[in-house]
Amino acid sequence: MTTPAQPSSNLDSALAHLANVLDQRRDAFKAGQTDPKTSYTALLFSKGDDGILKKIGEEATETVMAAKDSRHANLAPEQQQLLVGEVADLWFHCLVALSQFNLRPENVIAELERRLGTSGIEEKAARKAAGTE
Ligand SMILES: N=c1c2ncn([C@@H]3O[C@H](COP(=O)(O)OP(=O)(O)OP(=O)(O)O)[C@@H](O)[C@H]3O)c2ncn1[C@@H]1O[C@H](COP(=O)(O)O)[C@@H](O)[C@H]1O
Repeated sequence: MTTPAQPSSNLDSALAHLANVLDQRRDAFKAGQTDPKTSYTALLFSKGDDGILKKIGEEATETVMAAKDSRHANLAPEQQQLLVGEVADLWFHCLVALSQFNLRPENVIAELERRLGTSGIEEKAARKAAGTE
């Protein structure tokens, strides 16, 4: 990337702001007040669960391919920027899915915060011991 990303102090609020827009689009679509011809998110909501979830699969695959391209290009700035764009598409479609299922990014952030300090190795071992794996 040409300019290194700075640590963001407003990551939560950026995600919350976008989620508010998506929830508004979802509700307006349900009320017949948003046209899928003029709103991409309304178009996604019009496709329902399957259409939204299919896009997550596509964007995840595109992210993997962009990451591989970036590695092959020795993390060249233009490839890094393409990877960032794909991850943004993936995050955006995940946020649409959260809205579709009446969830919020705050739920995901709370779960990540709950996990802070717990090693994934330790957590997996605990699940095995409890027989829940
Ligand atoms: N952040 C985004 C955002 N990120 C990605 N996208 C769209 O997601 C799509 C990405 O899918 P693809 O790469 O597959 O693009 P595509 O080729 O057009 O799609 P396919 O034909 O392959 O299905 C593109 O159409 C992008 O424009 C987004 N669309 C909207 N937003 C946000 O959502 C808000 C509301 O959007 P509208 O509802 O469209 O007004 C906007 O103001 C933005 O803040």
